[in-house]
Amino acid sequence: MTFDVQGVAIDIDGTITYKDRSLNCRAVEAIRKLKVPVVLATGNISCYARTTAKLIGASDIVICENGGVVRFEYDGEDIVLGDIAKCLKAVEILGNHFDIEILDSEYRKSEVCLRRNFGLEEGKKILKEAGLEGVKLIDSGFAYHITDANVGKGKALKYICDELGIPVEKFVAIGDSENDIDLIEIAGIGVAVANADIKLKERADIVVSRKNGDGVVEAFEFLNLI
Ligand SMILES: O=C(O)COP(=O)(O)O
Ligand SMILES: [Mg+2]
Repeated sequence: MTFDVQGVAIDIDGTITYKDRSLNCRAVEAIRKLKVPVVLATGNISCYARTTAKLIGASDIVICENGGVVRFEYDGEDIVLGDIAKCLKAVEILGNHFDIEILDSEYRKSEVCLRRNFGLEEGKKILKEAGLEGVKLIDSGFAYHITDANVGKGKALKYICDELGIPVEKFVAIGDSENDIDLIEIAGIGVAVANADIKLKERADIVVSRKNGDGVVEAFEFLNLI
């Protein structure tokens, strides 16, 4: 397949990592062969995304906290796009119903991350019934995230593309979970790896046959990027 690809946005957990979050080294080698910028797009925090990008040889431009934070330079500043106040209100409500566990709160600037120890659908229902609007409760497959509804990995990619002067349709995006839906939708070509959530596969342009990082390599080969 030939397509004028000018950038690749890739999710981290479940896409270039396995279920235990260890890296697939074949995906890393393939990323290093790419001739276009690679933007990591994760639900994780800025320092984690930046370090991962540096170690694997991706660009310094990262999307973190599910699009609530973007960063252009390793030594630059985090740009906060999401409103954490709304998310904290949602956490308070959920805390009245479940024994919630907040993860890495000292580092999060735009959203709240929770352990996956309660029913997601039940949580969504509670927030809806409480009339709390403007936040979304999403499952990355690794953690739950309460994120400002105005942000997303896809919107963050558009923000980055506008800054760089690259049309977002020239990006290929690859992911595995619900938190990658708007990312693969906004990119010109959206790819779901074989282990991806069904909701993501339904919206993908391409569903590769291999899982995790091997699926990333398969997508690069299919798109003639390596
Ligand atoms: O932080 C998480 O929950 C996992 O994030 P990712 O799959 O978006 O990289
Ligand atoms: Mg993921």
